Amino acid sequence: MSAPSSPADVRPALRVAVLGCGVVGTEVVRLLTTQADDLASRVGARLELVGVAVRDVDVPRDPVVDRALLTADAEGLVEKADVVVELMGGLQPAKDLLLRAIEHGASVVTANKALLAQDGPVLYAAADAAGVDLYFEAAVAGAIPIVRPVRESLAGDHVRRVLGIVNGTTNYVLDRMATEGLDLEQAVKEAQSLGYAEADPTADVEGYDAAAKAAILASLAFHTRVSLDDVAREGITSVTADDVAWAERTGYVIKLLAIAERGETAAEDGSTTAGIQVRVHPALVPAGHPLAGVRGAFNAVFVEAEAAGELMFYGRGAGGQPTASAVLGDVVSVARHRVLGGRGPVESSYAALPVLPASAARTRYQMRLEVADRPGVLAQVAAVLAGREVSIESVRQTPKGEGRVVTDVAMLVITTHTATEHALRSTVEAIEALDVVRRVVSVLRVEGA
Ligand SMILES: NC(=O)c1ccc[n+]([C@@H]2O[C@H](COP(=O)([O-])OP(=O)(O)OC[C@H]3O[C@@H](n4cnc5c(N)ncnc54)[C@H](O)[C@@H]3O)[C@@H](O)[C@H]2O)c1
Ligand SMILES: N[C@@H](CCO)C(=O)O
Ligand code: NA
Repeated sequence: MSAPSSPADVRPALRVAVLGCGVVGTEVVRLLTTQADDLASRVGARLELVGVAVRDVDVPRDPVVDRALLTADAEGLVEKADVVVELMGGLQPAKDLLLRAIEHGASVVTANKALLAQDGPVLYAAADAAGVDLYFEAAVAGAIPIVRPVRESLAGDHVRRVLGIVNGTTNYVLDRMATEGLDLEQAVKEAQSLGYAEADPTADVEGYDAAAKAAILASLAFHTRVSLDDVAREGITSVTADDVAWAERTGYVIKLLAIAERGETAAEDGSTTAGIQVRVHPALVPAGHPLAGVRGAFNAVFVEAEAAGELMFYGRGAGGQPTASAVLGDVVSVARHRVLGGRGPVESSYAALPVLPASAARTRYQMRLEVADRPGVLAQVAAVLAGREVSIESVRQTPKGEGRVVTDVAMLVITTHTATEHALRSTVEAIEALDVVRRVVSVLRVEGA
């Protein structure tokens, strides 16, 4: 009789259940199957895939998925696993299945940011009560290690700001609009066919997906419960081909950014409240800024912390294989804990900072106005800005039909210094009311300068 060659051969195998066999689920099954020996050595026990929950067992699938493992009984499956990996997405039945898994003593791994941003505290509490792990690296920025760095590596520091591109679909769409002149709909279709988009891509284009990720990152960075409803959110549906072209002409690139930062609001009596601000919106980023160079479905996240200074995380933010990499990293971590004892981090929300209103955010702005092309117009517009203490950084004026027919209408592009959203809104209203202004074509924030 030969001696066992490694501890993985003598320890009982850990039973792994996968819920959902779509873009990510299929790639997770592939890695669990093809990397089985390496994973066993890294964990110290074999990972035995005991079932894959699907809606319909008869649908044709990638041959890497053993048909004998398919089941439509997700509830039954979670009861017989040590590790449950949820990749079906959506709020329900994902939430109840994860809670059931936890109740039965399983550690859980999920890529479901929508669920975490809505019901994270419920899942954390259940996992804590059961003494199991809740891991979710794939839920934010796909393959990029960002949850673990913020949750663990920076746990000794004081994070000031997290800023980045966290939605691959919208970055892909904006990139294709800028480089190929595609319209939004065409570019979204491409993102869907490449496996980047959510089951309903509205979640991507309307900014809900990025907002959920911003909420998760803000919760971890600021030790405060932040839910999707706390995030000021704007998607990319109002970004036009014209905006994209003007951005390029003025030295910028349009990106959908997620920003979570410390800030304060001042009350009328002069007292201030410290808190955090979390927002997702399209913004102009200077063409030379590292975020401007983030192409296709790639993501990038900057973290500014007091002692660490600036950190940058970059990589593939969407797609089956990259996301599966992050999922497997979590599976190995939670499986190791089951072999060696111990647990990963629990919820940290002790700071309980207030979430400040969006109107308190301070940024620079670029506004594009169609104005009458005659003397004195700029002076009138400038007076409105000055009256509201919004200071001008630069002005550019071009005939509207630049390169084509010259009309009596000019385009005025004004970039401001930092102003509050509140001051900006009142400025735009006053500018719109000027006789010489035909229309305010667009107002975009400028970030990263
Ligand atoms: N695709 C990506 O790039 C990516 C990246 C990071 C995170 N995620 C997240 O990963 C999860 C899965 O995403 P995806 O892109 O693989 O989606 P998908 O739509 O390709 O796959 C989900 C699968 O789950 C199945 N499913 C849904 N409800 C089910 C149920 N009740 N029982 C059994 N099966 C069910 C669906 O039929 C589908 O096959 C989502 O939470 C998503 O937000 C996806
Ligand atoms: N739909 C998401 C998947 C990654 O979470 C995106 O495009 O970024
Ligand atoms: Na990640």
